[in-house]
Amino acid sequence: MSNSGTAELPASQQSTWSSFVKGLASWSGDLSSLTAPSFILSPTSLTEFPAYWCEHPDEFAAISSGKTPEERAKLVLRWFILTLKCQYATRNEKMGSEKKPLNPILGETFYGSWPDSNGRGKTDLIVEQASDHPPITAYYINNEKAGVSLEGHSGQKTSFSAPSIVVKQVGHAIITVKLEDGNAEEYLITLPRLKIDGILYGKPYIELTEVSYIVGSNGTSATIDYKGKGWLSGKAHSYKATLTNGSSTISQVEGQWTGLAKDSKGDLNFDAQMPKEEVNVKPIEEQQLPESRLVWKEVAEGIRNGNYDKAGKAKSQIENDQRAKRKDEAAESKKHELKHFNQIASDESYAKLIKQVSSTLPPTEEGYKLKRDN
Ligand SMILES: CC(C)CCC[C@@H](C)[C@H]1CC[C@H]2[C@@H]3CC=C4C[C@@H](O)CC[C@]4(C)[C@H]3CC[C@]12C
Repeated sequence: MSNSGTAELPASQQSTWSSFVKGLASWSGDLSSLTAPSFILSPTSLTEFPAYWCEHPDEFAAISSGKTPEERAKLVLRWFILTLKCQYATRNEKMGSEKKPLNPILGETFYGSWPDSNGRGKTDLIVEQASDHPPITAYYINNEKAGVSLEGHSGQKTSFSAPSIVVKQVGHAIITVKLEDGNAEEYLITLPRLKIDGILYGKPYIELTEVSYIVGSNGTSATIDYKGKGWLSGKAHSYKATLTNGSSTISQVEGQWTGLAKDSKGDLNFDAQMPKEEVNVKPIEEQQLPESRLVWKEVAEGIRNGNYDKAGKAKSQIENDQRAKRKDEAAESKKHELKHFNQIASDESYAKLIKQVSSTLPPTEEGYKLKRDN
């Protein structure tokens, strides 16, 4: 590739980026093991990413206010679509492009919360890196007062298919909604496939492709069809979502997950540009290892200040420590114990719910099954 493709980058970065892109074409396997140019590194670890599920805590809490299964399914769909911009467009807004996050160490934790305002209840977030090879991040978000919680885990399988990086998400999330009558509803959320576009230009950004599902134990299911530069509009980040209750269509929402959503029946109209609330995290001074921001403090400082030498040294130190730990554990035939989650043999909620959509789709490939410690 010639440097002309990288015109959006400063001259000093163009040739570095070009050789990185050339390398991508011949690389196969885990993206985390790929050495990326320092200017594309993010100071944030992947253990912080589950917070994106709840940057609209009002919407999350509101799910339990729905009076009927259909109303609640609509609220879940609305909340889910609003999470997409947070999950997949935040880094571009903050840092100008998608960046390569820090690869969490085994057992790394991230804790956060959103305050109780307007009586919605406090929302708590617990994240733990459940595996490092392959990288799997487990999370639990709970609003006790509203009776709404989300539990899930997330991993990625990546490949390069010129000119994009293709990211298949492994894992799923399940929302549990406590109902007034004492029963509970569950909604299985499958994760969309990602394409990282803009690589050639040095301005990576995420586009979503194919479909994802939200399957309710109450018989509702939503199919979200991601079209990239979509149908009529030709606008990026387009999708169309169809919600049914098994026999008939309840809602059909169309729009851009970064902007307006329009429902043909008129009751699911909203704007993903609405203000969001970032997670509250206690100051680093009060954190203890292996809390994420403390683990990565030096590395993040190096990246933020452009001191890549400092960042690189600090990162190597962490990686060496990790290797030594794993070696010691192996020597003592001990396995690393997770703090908040357990590996389980079968995930019954997942197995039951995925069947409702699996006649058209093979169950999501699951390498890992986790359950929160009670
Ligand atoms: C930018 C280029 C050069 C490097 C690519 C880095 C890769 C590893 C990054 C870029 C975008 C990232 C994804 C961005 C958003 C999410 C949503 C979150 O809920 C789970 C992690 C996940 C799915 C990230 C996984 C890692 C990811 C795929």
